[in-house]
Order: sequence, then structure tokens, then C-alpha cells
Amino acid sequence: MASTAQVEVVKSSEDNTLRNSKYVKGVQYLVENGVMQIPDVYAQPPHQRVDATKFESSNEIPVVDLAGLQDDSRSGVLAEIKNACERWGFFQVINHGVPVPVIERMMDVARRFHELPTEEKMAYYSAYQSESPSRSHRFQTIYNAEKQTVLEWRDSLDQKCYPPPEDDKWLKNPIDYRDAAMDYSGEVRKLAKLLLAVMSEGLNLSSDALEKALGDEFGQNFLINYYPPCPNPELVLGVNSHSDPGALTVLLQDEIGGLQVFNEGNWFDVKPLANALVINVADELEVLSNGIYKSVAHRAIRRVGDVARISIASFCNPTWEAKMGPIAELTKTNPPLYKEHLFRDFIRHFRSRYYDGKGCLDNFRLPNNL
Ligand SMILES: O=C(O)CCC(=O)C(=O)O
Ligand SMILES: [Fe+2]
Repeated sequence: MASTAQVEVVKSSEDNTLRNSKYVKGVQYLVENGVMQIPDVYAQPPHQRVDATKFESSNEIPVVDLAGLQDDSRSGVLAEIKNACERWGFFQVINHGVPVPVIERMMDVARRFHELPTEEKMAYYSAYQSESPSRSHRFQTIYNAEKQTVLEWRDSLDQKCYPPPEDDKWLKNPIDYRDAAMDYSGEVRKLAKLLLAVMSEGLNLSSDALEKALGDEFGQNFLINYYPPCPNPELVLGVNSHSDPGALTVLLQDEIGGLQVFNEGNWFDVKPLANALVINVADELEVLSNGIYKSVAHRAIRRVGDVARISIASFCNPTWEAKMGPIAELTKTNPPLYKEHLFRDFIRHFRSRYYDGKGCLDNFRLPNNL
């Protein structure tokens, strides 16, 4: 590593300066410059700090073998998924149909992107989605410079995948990125459709009910998260506690680990499993299912160790204009628990604040569900 970076300390109260600070270059930049002690702006308040050395009890998050969907164990697999969506909002899948070479190639381009020289990544930087609406991708290092006072130990690349960007709108560097990203996101889309069908059946709805409720062809983007080694891992969070705003998330993580899920007052590690994918219920699926399926607060910690962690979160979202609210069949015996709204308005609200657990969804609950 090179000499210690001269990092200016930004005090939490000066959050408006974050937008123009050197921290926009991201955490990999600090690490490449030999940072020995995290700048104060990355330090979590004491109650948010974690033990970055130990794995929490972690064998309980269900692992579902999707191979069983093709044979006479199908009804058992449906029940496992239904149960996981109700109890955990999270599960891992194996034999999910996304080919291993497609996964490996995606991980490889993801790593090579984040290891590019800072100036090349900064060519893709913008602080907000709204500042680069025509671009299909965005390098992101600060989630919300106006609203957040503590920064996360991660750099991300946000990539729209569906509707598919025009050929010349994909990232040009790494050169093989576009093909890898298109193949991977196409495979993830097939899996998401399968899971939405199974989840619909779990609600006793027709198998196309959830996909239809997301509008004409659901939207899809992925976020490639890069968490470089940290000199003070016990002081930082890679991603603060949040629930995903869309419908369904398919997450690929490498072998380092760090994803944690909140359940009944405790944090549980989602243990890395080779070639498995992690599935989670997002806020709008909780809304559509009238609270039967649960979106769940999760976060990523940066473990002790000297290897960067990568995760790729693929978000399947309702279309912008899709009308969200509990599906009518599910409100016949139980009252609706969530207000009707457009997905556009949900996202507007999500982006207007810094995330905190399931705080955004709380704004859309009806009074009988507070
Ligand atoms: O890195 C992880 O495991 C979690 C990332 C995540 O939750 C997200 O990007 O929404
Ligand atoms: Fe997430």
C-alpha cells in the first residue's frame, strides 16, 4: 500500500459538504491510498457498531433446492418458499437455473470494474439518478449526500437492465462488461419470473398474479456493491439497515460474507454458499400480499480481512406507473393494510430520505396497521 492518505475529517453536522468532498471518490480510493484509520465520517454511532469477527447464529435462514420444482417434491418446495417469505422474507436458492459460467463471468467483470483507476470510475459518477437520467449506469459512493451524516464503507455501480438499454448505453469498460451483464440479468429475470409464479401460488392466487401486478414487464436493475478491506471494520457498516423498495431482490454474494438479516430482534448472517443466490421479499411484495409476505431489514457489515467483498443485488421492480396496493383477492377476509399508491411515489419517498430499516414502508401503512 502507498503512504497514508491525507483525509480531511468531515464532521457529521456538515453533511451538505459531503456532496463536494473528496469522499465522492469512494472507499476503494482511500484504500488504494493506504488509509490506516477511517475518516470520522465513516464511523457509525456506538449503538450501530458490530462485531466484525464473529458469525451470528446463521443456519436458520432457509436454503431451498429449486430442482424439486420439477419432480414430485414440488408441493414441498412451494411450502418451503411460502414459509420463508412469511417468516424470514429471505432465503437462499440452489439449483436455480442460472448457469455457473454466467455467474462467474459477471463476478469477474464486477471486480474488474471496481478495480479500475479512480478517474475511470469517476467518469461514470453522479450523485443522484435524476442527474443522469439518460445513462443506464451510475457509479455511486454516497447514497444521499443531503440526508446522510455517516457514510457507508462501499462503492457501487448501479446498472439498469430492463427495459434493456440501447447497445451504446452500456458501460464501455471493462470491454466484456456488456455481454456479461446482459447474460446475467437475462438469467436472473427468468429466475425472478419463476419465483413470482411460485410465490403467487403460495398466496392461493393464479400463478401469473404477482408478475401481472407489477405492470407490463417489470423493471430490473442491479447494484454491484464493492466493500474493500477496512482498517477499522468494527466502526463501519457496508450498507446501513434497510429494506429494498421494489418487489423481489436476487442477490449474488462472494465467499467473504457480511450480509445480515434482522429477525425477531436479532441479526442473522446469510452464510455464503457457493453458487447459491439469495432471494428477498421487498417492500412492494409485502404490500401486494397484504402483509403475508414480509420485506425485511438487512444490512452488510465489513468483516475483518484483507480481501474485498462483492455482492450484486438485482432488483425486480414494479413499473413506474404500476398501481400498488394489496391484491383484491387478499382483502376479502382481511382488511387492506397498505394505502394504494403508484410505485413512482413510493420511490420518490424512498429517495427523499436516508434509509432506516423499513421506515419508507411505514409511510404507506393504513391506520389499522401502525
Ligand atoms: O451486500 C449485500 O449483501 C447487501 C446489499 C444490499 O442489501 C443492497 O444493495 O440492497
Ligand atoms: Fe438491500
